Amino acid sequence: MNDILLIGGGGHCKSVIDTLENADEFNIIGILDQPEKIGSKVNGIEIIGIDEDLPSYFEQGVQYAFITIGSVGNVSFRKSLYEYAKTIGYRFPTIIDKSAIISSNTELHEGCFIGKGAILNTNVSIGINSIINTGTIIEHDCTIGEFCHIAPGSTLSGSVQVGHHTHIGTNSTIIQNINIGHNSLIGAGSVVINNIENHKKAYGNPCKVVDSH
Ligand SMILES: CC(=O)SCCNC(=O)CCNC(=O)[C@H](O)C(C)(C)COP(=O)(O)OP(=O)(O)OC[C@H]1O[C@@H](n2cnc3c(N)ncnc32)[C@H](O)[C@@H]1OP(=O)(O)O
Repeated sequence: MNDILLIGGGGHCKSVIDTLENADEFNIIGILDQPEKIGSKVNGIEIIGIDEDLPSYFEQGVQYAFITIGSVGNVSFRKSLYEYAKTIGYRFPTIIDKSAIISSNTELHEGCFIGKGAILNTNVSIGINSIINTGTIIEHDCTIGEFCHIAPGSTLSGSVQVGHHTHIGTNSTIIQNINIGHNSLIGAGSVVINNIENHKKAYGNPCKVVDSH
């Protein structure tokens, strides 16, 4: 088994640990977080250092890392940590919970997390470092950009396009052929029936743009 380092010890980290521990693919050597948290544990896994320790663990032979910080609408921290770790040379696996159902011709890019019970139908593409959270349904021919978070229980109907860095709130429903832009935030429980442009905050049923984001 390859060693892996987790970056960020919050709630999302617990989900990733649970999935990894049920998979027997990686040996989690520890978590990096804030200095004051060193020595404490997340789901039994110790916080062993801070982000600045990434080069030293790489020199010690750890090749794999995973960003375990969640996000609701602001991915800049997740993204900067990913880019920093990539510069050092870390590799980012795709982590898929064993309960997820994924079509064989789905394209998953590095660093994605596919949570419990998610269903990804045929011809789906998920960009790097995106989170497809618990119980989400991504229907045929959908494309999800980089660093997105499709929050638990959402349903994306056929041929939906989601731009980079966009958050789809918990339990949202998006009808077929909708385009949602980059850096947008869709509130929880939204029913999206019209395209949403880049950099918009939108929510409700029907989902309406309420602000820039
Ligand atoms: C495993 C996990 O936990 S992953 C985490 C997943 N979490 C999510 O997806 C949460 C997504 N976040 C939301 O839906 C939030 O409510 C946000 C981001 C839309 C809030 O946006 P804000 O602009 O900060 O809204 P704020 O809380 O100030 O509320 C403003 C108004 O919008 C309403 N509102 C807020 N969110 C929603 C929503 N999702 N749907 C409908 N109305 C909403 C509020 O009721 C309020 O109405 P009022 O002015 O009549 O009182």
